[in-house]
Amino acid sequence: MISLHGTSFLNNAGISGPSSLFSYKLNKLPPASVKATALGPNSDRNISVLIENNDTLKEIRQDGTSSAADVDSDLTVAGGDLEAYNENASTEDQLVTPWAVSVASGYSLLRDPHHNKGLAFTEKERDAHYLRGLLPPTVISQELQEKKLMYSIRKYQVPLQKYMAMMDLQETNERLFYKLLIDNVEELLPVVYTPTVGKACQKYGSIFRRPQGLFISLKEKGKIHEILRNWPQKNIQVIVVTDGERILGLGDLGCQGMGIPVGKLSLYTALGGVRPSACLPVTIDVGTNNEKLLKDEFYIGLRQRRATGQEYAELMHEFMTAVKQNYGEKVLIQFEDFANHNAFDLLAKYSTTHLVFNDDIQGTASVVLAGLVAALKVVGGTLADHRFLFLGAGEAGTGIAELIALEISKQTNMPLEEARKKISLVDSKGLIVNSRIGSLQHFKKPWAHDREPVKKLVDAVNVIKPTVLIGTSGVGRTFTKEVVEAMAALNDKPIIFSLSNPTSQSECTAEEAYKWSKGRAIFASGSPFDPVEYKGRVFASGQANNAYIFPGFGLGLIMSGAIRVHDDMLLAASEALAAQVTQESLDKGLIYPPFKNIRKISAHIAANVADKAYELGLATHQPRPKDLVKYAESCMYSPAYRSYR
Ligand SMILES: NC(=O)C1=CN([C@@H]2O[C@H](COP(=O)(O)OP(=O)(O)OC[C@H]3O[C@@H](n4cnc5c(N)ncnc54)[C@H](OP(=O)(O)O)[C@@H]3O)[C@@H](O)[C@H]2O)C=CC1
Ligand SMILES: CC(=O)C(=O)O
Ligand SMILES: [Mg+2]
Repeated sequence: MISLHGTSFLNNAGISGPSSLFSYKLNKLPPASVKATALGPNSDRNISVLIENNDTLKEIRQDGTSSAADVDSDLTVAGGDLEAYNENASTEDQLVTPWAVSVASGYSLLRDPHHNKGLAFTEKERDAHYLRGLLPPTVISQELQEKKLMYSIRKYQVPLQKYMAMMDLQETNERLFYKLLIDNVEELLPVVYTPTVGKACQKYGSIFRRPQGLFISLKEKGKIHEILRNWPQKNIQVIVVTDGERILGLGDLGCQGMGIPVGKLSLYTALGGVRPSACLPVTIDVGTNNEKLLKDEFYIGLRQRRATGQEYAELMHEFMTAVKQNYGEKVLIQFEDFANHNAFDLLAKYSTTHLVFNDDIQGTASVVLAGLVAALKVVGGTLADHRFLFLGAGEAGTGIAELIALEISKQTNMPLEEARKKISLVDSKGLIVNSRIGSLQHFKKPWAHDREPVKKLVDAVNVIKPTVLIGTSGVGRTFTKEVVEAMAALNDKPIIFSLSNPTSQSECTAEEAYKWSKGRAIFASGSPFDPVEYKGRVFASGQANNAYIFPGFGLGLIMSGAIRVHDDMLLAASEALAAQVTQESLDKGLIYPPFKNIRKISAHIAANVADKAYELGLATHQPRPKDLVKYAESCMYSPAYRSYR
């Protein structure tokens, strides 16, 4: 017997058995907590008592696969072992130790999401691992399991139900979860990612079952190094971290933003092939300024307004330092959905000491540049021949603008400052112009051109006469009929990106873009839209989402052992993605390749990124593999079940 700690304890509290192999569990626990005891094996009853003694865990169980009534009925059978442990209800205010039997087989194996195969355990495995009687007699293949699950997921009408079914699967049978996601990526991406993940974050407090990822709050200040050690996996390669302040275009969702790192890391595995055990989702909880959440009795985060200034910076610094101490120089830290007043500073501060990447600033830039390069094959001209107008001058907007300017400057040898003049941005106060320079945030200043102030987007369109219009405002329906018509009046084939997520925040819908431009727009959006029929023609639009980039980008960094991210790697990723767009796709108006080929696409992105890392002397994995695409493919995680001896 050993005592239950950390995630094993939580897995058990969620009605599951111990989560992992015995040897692994011994490795995970600090030596002092591994104790031998002659007590009886009826550990589940004991766990029930522990649940009763721990409010958080009680809630998990009540919300999870078992009900409060189950907990109570477990308690009514108290006696026997429970008496022996002295842990029954009459002693409930005494401290107890979370004892449980931890074995690699039988009931525990079925409840270990990393090793569970459900009905796919073979006859031999059922004999060897004490599974007889714990499963119905039939043995089925992983393919049949997949078919059955897809059938039941498709029956749900509400996307959030599909999301919850997928999360349940991830928590019970990880390989099957990834098999479904990889094989049905176009269908399930909108379920585990935008737009549904946005809804999930908004409702996280009430749909919360088992905690996923690592929550680091202000309460953990001074202890982050130890807290990272509570995470069961030691060989972490990618961390996606958020502080929940700008979740998609939905604003401050505080601690409930955890859905985003969890979702992004699922894509790291499904789309980029990074092992799930090497991925760590983290939410830094410094409070929330969302009044609704602060008043919500089911809110799961710190019930206080956001810490700022030194208090915020110190917690983040402790986290960044602890990550490097725990996982070394080569762990990739992806910043996700931070508000822009922190995002740019964090990226600048840590880009010289850590392997950091801001997905919203850099990943988005890379994906949009790729889409533009592909669109130019339809529209004609070089990047430098075009004029770009953005609605939204935050992380995504200025990040994209800067990468476009960098690429123009590289292609033409034009100074960067000159290239920037081809790009204009509108924020909530209107066009960014020189006369506003004194009050602009630092990341907007390079975009303050010598122009007259303009308040409305449609007026900016008419003044600037852009060939490309990009929405990164986080505000839905801001590309009005007037705006799209103005773009269509100026251009034979106006290029329009509505990047804001989720769907509710998209600057316009695909239908609006095609209808108002009379079928002439080249359109892509951050969240997916179904194909649209206009005047007897079907228009399919691309999904301009950083999900095309970050999984392959991260894989490229990992496989080359890169120690820093460089802008040229973003250009390399972009180039690889654009190269995957076929003439057949372009003919259909698609400026991105289909997601069903994403693993191949990610391998090409990874190879280009790794190649750049070697070229720049930033790669530590030596010698450089000869064929980087093949190497990337060979590194990718497969969700097929492993055979157990
Ligand atoms: N498709 C993709 O891959 C990605 C999409 N996004 C989406 O982009 C959106 C913005 O993200 P991000 O750049 O990080 O957010 P930021 O908060 O950094 O930037 C938002 C910008 O929009 C401006 N804005 C807000 N309301 C209006 C309005 N009514 N009219 C004009 N401008 C307005 C803000 O102006 P001000 O500065 O004056 O406040 C700010 O400049 C989100 O919806 C996000 O989901 C983000 C990353 C990737
Ligand atoms: C896609 C993404 O990263 C966002 O909307 O924030
Ligand atoms: Mg994001």
